[in-house]
Amino acid sequence: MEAVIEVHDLVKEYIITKKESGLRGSLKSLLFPQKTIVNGVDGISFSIGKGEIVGYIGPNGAGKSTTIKMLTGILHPTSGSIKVCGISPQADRKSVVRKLGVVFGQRTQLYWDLRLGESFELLRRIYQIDLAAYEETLAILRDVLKLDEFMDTPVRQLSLGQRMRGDLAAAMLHAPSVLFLDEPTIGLDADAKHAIRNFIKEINRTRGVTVILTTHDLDDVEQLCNRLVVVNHGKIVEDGPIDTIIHKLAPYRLLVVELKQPCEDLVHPAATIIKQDGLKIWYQFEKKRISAAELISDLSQKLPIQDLSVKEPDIEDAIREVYKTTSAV
Ligand SMILES: Nc1ncnc2c1ncn2[C@@H]1O[C@H](COP(=O)(O)OP(=O)(O)OP(=O)(O)O)[C@@H](O)[C@H]1O
Repeated sequence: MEAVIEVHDLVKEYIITKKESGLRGSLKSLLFPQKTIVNGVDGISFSIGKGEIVGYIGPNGAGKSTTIKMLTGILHPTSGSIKVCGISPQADRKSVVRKLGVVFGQRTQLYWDLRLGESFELLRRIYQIDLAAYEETLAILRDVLKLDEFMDTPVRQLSLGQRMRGDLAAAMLHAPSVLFLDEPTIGLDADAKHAIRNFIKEINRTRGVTVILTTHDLDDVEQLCNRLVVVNHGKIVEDGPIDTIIHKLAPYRLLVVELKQPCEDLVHPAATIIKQDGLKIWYQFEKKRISAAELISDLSQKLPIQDLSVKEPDIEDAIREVYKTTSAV
């Protein structure tokens, strides 16, 4: 498979000055600064092929943003090498930026005071995108992301889901071959998440866009990624097919059931009751053994159920739990 991203032994050290508290401490820090080194990324190597959708995941402070910033040329590595579409982002950031689309879930590259369509037009001019190519791409994006109903709405008036659809379109206007997505579904409702995930699958299938995604949402990972790269303390701790890694990190789900009245026989052969509080029961089950739908159907045949909910494990907690022993450097 043709490699689109190649990273070899990448290291990023941050040098931070220790600050002491109080006036005396501040003065001491000023006169005799004590520097310490934090390894944001600590010797990472991977290769990503054309058309892969890779989840780049890890707990807070694992080194995800630092890696993405180096891949996009925002940060310079302390050592190691990076090639994006055969180009070094540090040596030729301009060329790399043309190959990349970047979306940060918490930020926007749209212009608050402009209508969405005007924002796109401005980006076209900034990135000097050929008009015919821009119009062709925009027509596809309008259709797939269903942008028409709010193309004339000022960006500041868009809902979070609409804005995210706008941001994804903005990142794709120059037809990049690689898309970096940082928490693309954060804070969105189920419909908006569905629309965004469909879009990612669609551009990957039809345009062969390579996608690198950071997320804490297990559903994003399960529905989108073929491969997971898991980082912790600046190092890669897993790199492989999604099924294997998810099963290792997060094998269990929880079904929380609330009964209308007390019942004798609560047991199910494929689930374990891990907690009970009055009429509320917590069933832990392995997704590989039984699906949530099957478990719900079985239980509702014998129990008077008032309410229920399925709880997905938080992927970052799962990583932290599994790699508790990996020491920070
Ligand atoms: N500008 C900086 N100066 C000093 N240390 C930094 C800086 N940026 C990041 N770090 C440190 O580098 C490590 C990796 O941080 P990074 O932001 O890459 O993690 P992350 O996996 O993206 O975390 P999050 O999920 O919270 O965004 C952390 O220990 C962090 O404190």
